[in-house]
Amino acid sequence: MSIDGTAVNTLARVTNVTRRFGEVTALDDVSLEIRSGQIVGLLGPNGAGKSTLLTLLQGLRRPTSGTVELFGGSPQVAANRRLLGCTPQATALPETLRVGEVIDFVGVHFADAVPTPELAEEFGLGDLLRRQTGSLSGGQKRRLSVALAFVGRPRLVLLDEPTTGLDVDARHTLWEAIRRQHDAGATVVITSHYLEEIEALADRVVVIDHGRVLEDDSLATVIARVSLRQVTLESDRLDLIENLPGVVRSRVDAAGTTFYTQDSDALVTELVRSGLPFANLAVRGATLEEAFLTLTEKELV
Ligand SMILES: Nc1ncnc2c1ncn2[C@@H]1O[C@H](COP(=O)(O)OP(=O)(O)OP(=O)(O)O)[C@@H](O)[C@H]1O
Repeated sequence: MSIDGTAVNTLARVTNVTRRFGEVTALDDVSLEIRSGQIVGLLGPNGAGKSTLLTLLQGLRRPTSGTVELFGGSPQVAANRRLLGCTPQATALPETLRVGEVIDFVGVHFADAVPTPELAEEFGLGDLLRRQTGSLSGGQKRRLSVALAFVGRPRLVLLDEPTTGLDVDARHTLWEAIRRQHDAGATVVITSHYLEEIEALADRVVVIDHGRVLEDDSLATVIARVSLRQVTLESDRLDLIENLPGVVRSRVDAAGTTFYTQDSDALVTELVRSGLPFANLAVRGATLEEAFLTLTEKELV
């Protein structure tokens, strides 16, 4: 199998991987494949094992048991990491170097690096090339860190919480850049605490909790599988509506009170049959956030 060949469809493969840190089992018998062309969203609560999985794929750590393959070989062999780009969770940039110098410095390690002005423009850093990185805002530093993952025209990019701490505009700018890089051929694995980020970017979702893969499917399938529907309404007898059969959970916000249920038709039928007063009824499907809660709340799985 050639690491350059377009015939290689599986870019990375994790097989029955367990990784322990002393008493803690960070990954517990995890198996998954990263195939060319995807944007894979890795979702899970704090401490679920997402970063550990990325460090194994980067060859920074070895599994306690099981195997990790990158481009058909070991991620610990430098040649196999040539087509891998990464942005770690923490941004660490040499404070006195200018933005352009940092991009140049990383670029010289690659035979066909993206020219510095082109990369800077792509990530909205064009006007900052002569600025020392120490003077950049948090959002600008984050954009630079993500940009650096793409310098070497990688086939696979691992982004660990790339937009944490960014405001909405900065996040959207980065999403657009990541999407363009994906359209240009990069396969992307992204971890995030922002469910809307995974929903906006990913076509495949892997949900991890306590080191185990709970779900691994297309975004639409993961949402459909838990298929919670939302029934939003106003009423002065919410206490009684809450107890109708089929209500899984409720939430109150400006739009009214929302009841979550597997079967909204049955709940609305029950509601009408009960004769309880209600107004402004609206029914809609689950968002990824609700799907995720359902998957990680054990009593609901
Ligand atoms: N170097 C380490 N030494 C000891 N325990 C570790 C180490 N790295 C990770 N762990 C533990 O392994 C588990 C998984 O951690 P990991 O960082 O992979 O989770 P995560 O899903 O990336 O979390 P977060 O979303 O908070 O970044 C946690 O219990 C964590 O405390």
